[in-house]
Amino acid sequence: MTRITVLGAGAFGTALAVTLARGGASVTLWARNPGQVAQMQNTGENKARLPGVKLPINVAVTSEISFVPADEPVLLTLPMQTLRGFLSESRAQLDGRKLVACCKGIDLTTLEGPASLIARACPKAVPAILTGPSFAADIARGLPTALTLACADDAAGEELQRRLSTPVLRLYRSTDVTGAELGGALKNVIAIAAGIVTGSGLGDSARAALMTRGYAEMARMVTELGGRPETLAGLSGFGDLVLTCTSTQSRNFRFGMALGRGEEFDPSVTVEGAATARAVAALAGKRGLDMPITAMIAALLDRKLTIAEAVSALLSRPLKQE
Ligand SMILES: NC(=O)C1=CN([C@@H]2O[C@H](COP(=O)(O)OP(=O)(O)OC[C@H]3O[C@@H](n4cnc5c(N)ncnc54)[C@H](O)[C@@H]3O)[C@@H](O)[C@H]2O)C=CC1
Ligand SMILES: O=C(CO)COP(=O)(O)O
Repeated sequence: MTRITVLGAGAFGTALAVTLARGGASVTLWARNPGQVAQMQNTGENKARLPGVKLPINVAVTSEISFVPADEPVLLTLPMQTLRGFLSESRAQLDGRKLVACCKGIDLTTLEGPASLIARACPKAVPAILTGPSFAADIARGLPTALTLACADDAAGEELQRRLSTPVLRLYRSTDVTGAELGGALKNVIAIAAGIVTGSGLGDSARAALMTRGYAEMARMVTELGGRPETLAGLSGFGDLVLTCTSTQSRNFRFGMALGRGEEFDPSVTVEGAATARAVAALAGKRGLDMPITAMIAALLDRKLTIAEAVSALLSRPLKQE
């Protein structure tokens, strides 16, 4: 039987633990907060992040990362901006393992994605990325989902693909870790922008234009960093961009809608695209890349311009070839 460790008991970690356990794996789900662990053990449910979903009996919840089996998959389901600190604290338990990052974003301090953070903190680990269009609530309901599993070592990737696929969770394999992780990170920024367009009442046509031009600037960054454009055309890029820019289930999209309407947004909700917009704008600046939508979102979040000014700046750029 496959034994899977899931580190991070937010909505996504809990949903993956549930679906993998339903698929027959023995799952250990770790949360840092002993109070949350006790609540989950007592109620058989993660009431804080995934209410209404029962944890199967083959999910063991713990606040101790003691023994992590060497050959079994370890999923990292923490928010992106906490990953670097977590890896450095836990390297003794994690080095040498198959570490599958499920978080979407770019680290604000190092301007790196999850695979590079893993490689630096745990040099003997096999880094992999699990990403693509998937809301935790959909996965937890057992709805069909298809994701990308990217690992530079294709043999290790194939084994991970086999162990992490279930009858309703279909994984496609790739060796393009850079392309896969960038798709998941960059689409969140464009989803905030799409939410702003919707919340400000700019219309569906404007949103489609924004998604398309957003995709063009995502492709520029992927190519610059050595990822493959065809990866971006798959689940991890195009697939997740479409999902996140068109569904109010997306927190990034809802955050953008609130901005567009001039409403407050609950600061305790995880919105990965906000930090990632700033990180990507900094990276694009360093590399001399033209990423106007990302730059506008970063400037808006830092209150350097208004939505009206951002729209006007985007529309008044020099006319160019598509
Ligand atoms: N929720 C979803 O539908 C999906 C989420 N993801 C990605 O999964 C990652 C996690 O997101 P969610 O589970 O939705 O977040 P969440 O907001 O539901 O939960 C985050 C969890 O991380 C915990 N946490 C925060 N800082 C921590 C630290 N330093 N150490 C340990 N635990 C810490 C929190 O206590 C909380 O339980 C994000 O990168 C997100 O983009 C990916 C696909 C779908
Ligand atoms: O990444 C996701 C869907 O694939 C989840 O999107 P949000 O983080 O915007 O809710």
